[in-house]
Amino acid sequence: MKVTVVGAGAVGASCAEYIAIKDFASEVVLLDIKEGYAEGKAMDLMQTASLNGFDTKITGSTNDYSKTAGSHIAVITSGIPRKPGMTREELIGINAGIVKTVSQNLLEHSPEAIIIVVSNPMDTMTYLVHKTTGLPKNRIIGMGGALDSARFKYRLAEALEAPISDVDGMVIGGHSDKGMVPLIGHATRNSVKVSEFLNQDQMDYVVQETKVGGATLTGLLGTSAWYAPGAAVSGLVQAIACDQKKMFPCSTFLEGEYGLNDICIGVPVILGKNGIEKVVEIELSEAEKAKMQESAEGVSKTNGLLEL
Ligand SMILES: NC(=O)C1=CN([C@@H]2O[C@H](COP(=O)(O)OP(=O)(O)OC[C@H]3O[C@@H](n4cnc5c(N)ncnc54)[C@H](O)[C@@H]3O)[C@@H](O)[C@H]2O)C=CC1
Ligand SMILES: O=C([O-])CC(=O)C(=O)O
Repeated sequence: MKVTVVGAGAVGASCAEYIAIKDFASEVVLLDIKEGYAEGKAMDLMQTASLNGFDTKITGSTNDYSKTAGSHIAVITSGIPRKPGMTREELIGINAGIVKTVSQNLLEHSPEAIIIVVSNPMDTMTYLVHKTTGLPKNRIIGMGGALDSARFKYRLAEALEAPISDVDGMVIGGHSDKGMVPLIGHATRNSVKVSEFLNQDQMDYVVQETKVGGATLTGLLGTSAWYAPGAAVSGLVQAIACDQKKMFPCSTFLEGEYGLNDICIGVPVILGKNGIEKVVEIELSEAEKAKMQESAEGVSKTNGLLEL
């Protein structure tokens, strides 16, 4: 199983590291436009192999896509991250051009690849790949909800004063500060709804902190986060590579599901060897449906800025 990760920056390198540590892929190719950068990251990561006990071979390439040929899965993390005070949507101007070119280059050498889009604004970049590559929709996956759900569980565990392994929860909707829809009404601690343990103020706090999770970290770090994003991507890659049929919220092209059309937005999907094998339609409350609709309007507005 060969995996390419385009962009050897913070998220790309973290993602390559987690994939290698989980030791399910035979090869990871890191590719970056910056001369020598991907080769350097790959060499540094390979020097952790004997320490961390993995056999995955990691190589680097400076913009030479022939090295990525025959990849089963390709992850796009190339592009600029936001700085404190910015929204993800503000990155569209530079990142759209990068994501379009990178996806075309990838497919030229790996026509069968499943593409995972990470670059922001992620739902719109996923839609861009959908509109410009002509790939079937099961092979284009946007990563956002897996990360947002991990942050939701972190905040839930904090509020519940419980270990994270006790809690479960999911975030759907757009991967944006305003558009995320943390499904607090469905969140549980050992199958018991969290509303049994938390009052409304506590639940509102968890929801709000989850939605601005990326912005909070950007404020602290001066650039956006990478450990949890990298781990979230590695989870999606593993589900596909190992045909796990796991459920994650991912951005996918919708054709009527959740009452939405012509949009890529986060909904629960089943990931297996064919990429997105199923969109799972769960029952939402009227309030959740309204939030999902509002989120979709935000994503569509950003999509409208694309030059397609
Ligand atoms: N969907 C999500 O949940 C998340 C998305 N992101 C997004 O991921 C992207 C990357 O973030 P970081 O890794 O922190 O940024 P970074 O700046 O550390 O790394 C980006 C890398 O992309 C490379 N690059 C730029 N243009 C390229 C091209 N045409 N071909 C190949 N490589 C190219 C740069 O040289 C750089 O090394 C950003 O857009 C960020 O907003 C970040 C975290 C989570
Ligand atoms: O916050 C950002 O800009 C990066 C990102 O998408 C995240 O960490 O959720």
